[in-house]
Amino acid sequence: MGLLLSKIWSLFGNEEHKLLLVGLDNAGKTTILYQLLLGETVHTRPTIGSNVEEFVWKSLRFVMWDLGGQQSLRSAWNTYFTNSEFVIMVVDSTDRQRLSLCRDELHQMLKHEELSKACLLVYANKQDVKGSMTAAEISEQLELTSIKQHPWHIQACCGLTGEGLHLGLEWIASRIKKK
Ligand SMILES: Nc1nc2c(ncn2[C@@H]2O[C@H](COP(=O)(O)OP(=O)(O)OP(=O)(O)O)[C@@H](O)[C@H]2O)c(=O)[nH]1
Ligand SMILES: [Mg+2]
Repeated sequence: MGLLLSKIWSLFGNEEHKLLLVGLDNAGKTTILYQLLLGETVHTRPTIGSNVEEFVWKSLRFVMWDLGGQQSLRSAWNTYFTNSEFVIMVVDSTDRQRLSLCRDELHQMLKHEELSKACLLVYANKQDVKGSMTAAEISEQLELTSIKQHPWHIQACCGLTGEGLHLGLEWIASRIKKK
């Protein structure tokens, strides 16, 4: 019945799009999730497990999963991959030391069979902090140009104010329209 209903929804162009928010701990994933959902900054704690929220944006229905980024939790990310259309990697643009770790986690993850059709959006978060890395710098360090199997885009943003977040969603919407 659930499958039938989702098929009917998709006929009306109303299907749900599954988005996965990943990234190292402290990157700002939960802040971004609730900024998108509520339009305000919430006080967060490190996520143990995941948060999931549904929201409609420009007639698109999104289900956004926010996964805990601590090292011990990253091995469980793959249990969320099924049917994910978009991977959103959130990067703390102030965290130069862990950018190579971020790159390794990203490339490792994209090898996964269940993500073979997923698109990648990178949020270069915390742009409000003076001296933070630019999106171009992060793109280079993450070796995004070497990613050929997945359409990707990088967007500078600030989870605290919401600046740039909707531009990222615009890119997601443009990819959905191309399908
Ligand atoms: N300056 C600044 N701080 C931010 C921004 N986004 C998030 N933060 C802060 O970064 C810290 C971590 O944010 P969270 O959203 O909890 O990070 P997370 O990625 O969900 O972390 P885990 O759940 O442990 O994986 C919090 O203190 C946020 O207020 C931003 O754009 N600018
Ligand atoms: Mg979190």
